Amino acid sequence: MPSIAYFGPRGTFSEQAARVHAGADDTLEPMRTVPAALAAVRAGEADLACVPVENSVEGAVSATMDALAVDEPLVAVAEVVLPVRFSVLVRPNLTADRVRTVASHPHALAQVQGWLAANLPDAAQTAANSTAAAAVGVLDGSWDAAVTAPVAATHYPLDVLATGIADVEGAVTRFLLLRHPGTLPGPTGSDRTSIVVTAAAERTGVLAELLTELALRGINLSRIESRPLKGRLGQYRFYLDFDGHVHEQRVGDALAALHRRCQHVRFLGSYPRAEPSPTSTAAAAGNTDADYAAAGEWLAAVRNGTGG
Ligand SMILES: O=C(O)C(=O)C[C@]1(C(=O)O)C=C[C@@H](O)C=C1
Repeated sequence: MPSIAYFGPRGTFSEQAARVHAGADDTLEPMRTVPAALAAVRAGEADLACVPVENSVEGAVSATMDALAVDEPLVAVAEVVLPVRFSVLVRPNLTADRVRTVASHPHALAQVQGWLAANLPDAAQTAANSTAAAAVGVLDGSWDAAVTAPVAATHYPLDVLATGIADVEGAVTRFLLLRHPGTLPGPTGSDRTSIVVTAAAERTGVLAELLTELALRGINLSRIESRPLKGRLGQYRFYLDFDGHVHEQRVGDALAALHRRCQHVRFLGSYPRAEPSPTSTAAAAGNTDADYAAAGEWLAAVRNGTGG
């Protein structure tokens, strides 16, 4: 009966994502922040953490990116992609013309700027810890309105001023489910591998070198992000997501090459993609596991003098 710590409180999109993954017997624990959800797994208080990693409108969730790169490593075992449309919740009987303040997670506010400009143009906007934390803030009188996941209306006694809001039709957020490193989920033929690397900032062309290691092996890069190392300008971590599973020869070979070229590589998991890759994920001729095995046998024969 695993427990899943999610970015809470109750009623966030992260909770919805956790429920997509959870079995009937799993227990769900809301945590106040993304680092707190990851810390619960590191401390052995939860088996899995469910946290947002990127949104199709606003991009990376930097709190998640930063927290995944430090402390004890965790690995993703699954991803969930959720469509995001929002509700606006207000204190009971509050009409739109009396809403002076509206709060939400910065990602959520960014996705409804058009709607707010048209419908609550005079409301001051405030960043809350999460969409559901904004609903709690409305309940305790901190704000008049909250931009939330629709499900938050079932958790908190607030009125729904509007629902189904999204400036960008089809917007989605991707969530990761992470746990302690252990047996990895097996390859499915449609997997994603995630890593964080730091490379020598003073070496010209180092990023191109790293990406070439993937391209040469026919590995499709699906995402690249950078986050500052924080101490001084010009030093970054790079987050790479690419198609394939570490158990595939070409992916293992590319990871080993990155390890040779980088100061540090952190493996963040190989897990099934929630949506199919836009490119073919099958290894082309020259990069299949069989090609790697044949090349290894040939090399061994050359080295031991039995072939060539
Ligand atoms: O606050 C929540 O409900 C979350 O799960 C976080 C989060 C995010 O970080 O992107 C998730 C989806 C929405 O795009 C807005 C907020």
